[in-house]
Amino acid sequence: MTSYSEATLEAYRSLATASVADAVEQRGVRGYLEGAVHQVVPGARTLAGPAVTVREVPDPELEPPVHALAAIDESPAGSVVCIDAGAADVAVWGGLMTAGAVARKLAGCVLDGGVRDVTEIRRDFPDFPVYARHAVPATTLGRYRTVSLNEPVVLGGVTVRPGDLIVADRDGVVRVPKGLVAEVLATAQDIENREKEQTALILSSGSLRDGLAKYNRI
Ligand SMILES: O=C([O-])CC(=O)C(=O)O
Ligand SMILES: [Mg+2]
Repeated sequence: MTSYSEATLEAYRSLATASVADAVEQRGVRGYLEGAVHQVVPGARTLAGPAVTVREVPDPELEPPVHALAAIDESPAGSVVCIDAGAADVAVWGGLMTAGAVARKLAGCVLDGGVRDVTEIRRDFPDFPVYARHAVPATTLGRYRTVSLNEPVVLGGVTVRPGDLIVADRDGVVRVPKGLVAEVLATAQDIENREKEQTALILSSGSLRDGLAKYNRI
């Protein structure tokens, strides 16, 4: 299973997802997930960690979400559980799963589907970040079942492979392909350094256009 150095993860946590998304796109690849996959529980800080991936499909059979349970109990600390349920209007995550993820020291979850028990999660596990398409009280049982663990999935329109780096904050979620993690970090840091300079130029010149002129772009 892919892991990243704490220095790399810490550097990503200090960046805005906007910078990371732009840096991924400079490699000709889309990084950002659809905005509908948004922050439901903020967690302690920006989420950054390697993806473990689960897929769920509609199925009326009553079966526990075995691949999701395995993802929680068997993934290394710091993993981000990513569940592709095809935008399902059911809760593929809830309070008990959060307790399991916290017990296993996982970093957070990203769900292309719903989450429930949001009040309990915010109350009992406020440091655990949850990103989801929506909140909904409906159980998956008898409606969806899990079909794969650590196979490529699609989340918010973006293919996520196991080990890809997931970065998420209030703006949303970005996937950094695992082969691009070092170079995207360097580019995103350059973007933020440039933006700090632009901000200073805007304030000192008293003009947005004058502040942007040096780099001729937002
Ligand atoms: O039922 C589920 O799959 C999710 C849930 O409510 C929990 O984890 O507490
Ligand atoms: Mg529950």
